[in-house]
Amino acid sequence: MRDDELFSFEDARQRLGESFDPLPVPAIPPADPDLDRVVVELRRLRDASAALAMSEVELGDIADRLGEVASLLESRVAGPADRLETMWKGAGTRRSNPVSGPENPIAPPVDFVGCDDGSVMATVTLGPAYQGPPGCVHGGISALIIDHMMGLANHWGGRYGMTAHYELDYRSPTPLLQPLTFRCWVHEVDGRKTWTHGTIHAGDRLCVEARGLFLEASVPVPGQPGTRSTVADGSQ
Ligand SMILES: CCCCC/C=C\C/C=C\C/C=C\C/C=C\CCCC(=O)SCCNC(=O)CCNC(=O)[C@H](O)C(C)(C)COP(=O)(O)OP(=O)(O)OC[C@H]1O[C@@H](n2cnc3c(N)ncnc32)[C@H](O)[C@@H]1OP(=O)(O)O
Repeated sequence: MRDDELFSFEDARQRLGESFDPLPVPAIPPADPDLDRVVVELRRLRDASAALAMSEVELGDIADRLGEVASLLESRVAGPADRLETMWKGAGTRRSNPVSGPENPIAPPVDFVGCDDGSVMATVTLGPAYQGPPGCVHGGISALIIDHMMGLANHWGGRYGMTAHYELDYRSPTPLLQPLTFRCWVHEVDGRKTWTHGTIHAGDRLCVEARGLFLEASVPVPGQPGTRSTVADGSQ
C-alpha cells in the first residue's frame, strides 16, 4: 500500500471527477414479498432492544413473547449449514449480506448507488446499536461497511477479488444519528490486484479514509461440488 495516498474530500472529488450522477442498479426481488417485511420488523426490534436498558418495559413478558416467535421460526427454517447451500442459489450475496442485504437483520441496511464516474456511494444514518465511543460509530462497523463497499466498487468498476489487505485511518469521530456519506472507488489495477479507496464523511468533515488491496480469487460454493465463486458474481 502506498503511503502517499492520503487524501482529503477535495482530492477524492478531483480524482473521481465532478459527476456523481447515480445509475440504477437492478434490484433482485424477494422470493416472497413478506420476507423483506419480516426483516424490517426484526430491525425495528433490534433498534428497540438497543434501548431496553433503563426503559419501563416489562421485560419478562417481552422475553416470553419473543421466545415464542423464535421457537416458531427455528422449527420451520433450515439449519445454518443447509442455509449456506441455498444462499448461493439465486440472489447470492446481494440479498443476504450483512451490510445491505434486505434479508439480513444485522444489515443497517446501507443502500448503495453506483455513480457514472465509477464510484459507489451510500448515505446512511446509524443508531445506538452500532455505537463504539460515546455517540460515535464503532470503528469495526465503519470497517465492515467500507470493506463491503470497496467490493461493490470493484464490481462496479469491472473488477472482482477477495480482500487481501485493507487499512483505515480514523481521522475524526464518526457520529451516530447523523447522515454519513460513504464513497468507494477503484484506484489502481495491476493483473490480479485491485487497489480500492474509500471515505466516510459527516457533512464536509472527513471521518475515515480507507485503502484496500483485492486479489482475484475464488472459493468453493457450499453444496455445489466442483463449483467455485468469485464472490463478486453475486447472483447466479
Ligand atoms: C453499487 C452497485 C454495485 C453493483 C452491485 C451488483 C452486484 C454485486 C454483486 C456482488 C457483490 C460484490 C461484492 C461483495 C462485497 C464484498 C465481499 C466481501 C469481501 C470479503 O469479506 S473477502 C473475505 C476476507 N478475505 C479473505 O478471506 C481472503 C483470504 N486470503 C486468501 O484467500 C488469499 O490470501 C488470497 C486469495 C487473498 C491471495 O492468495 P493467493 O495465493 O492467490 O495470492 P499470493 O499469495 O500468490 O499473492 C499474489 C500477490 O499478491 C500479494 N499479496 C497477497 N496477499 C497480500 C497481502 N495481504 N498484502 C499485500 N500483498 C499481498 C503477493 O505478495 C503477491 O504479489 P506479487 O505477485 O507482486 O508477488
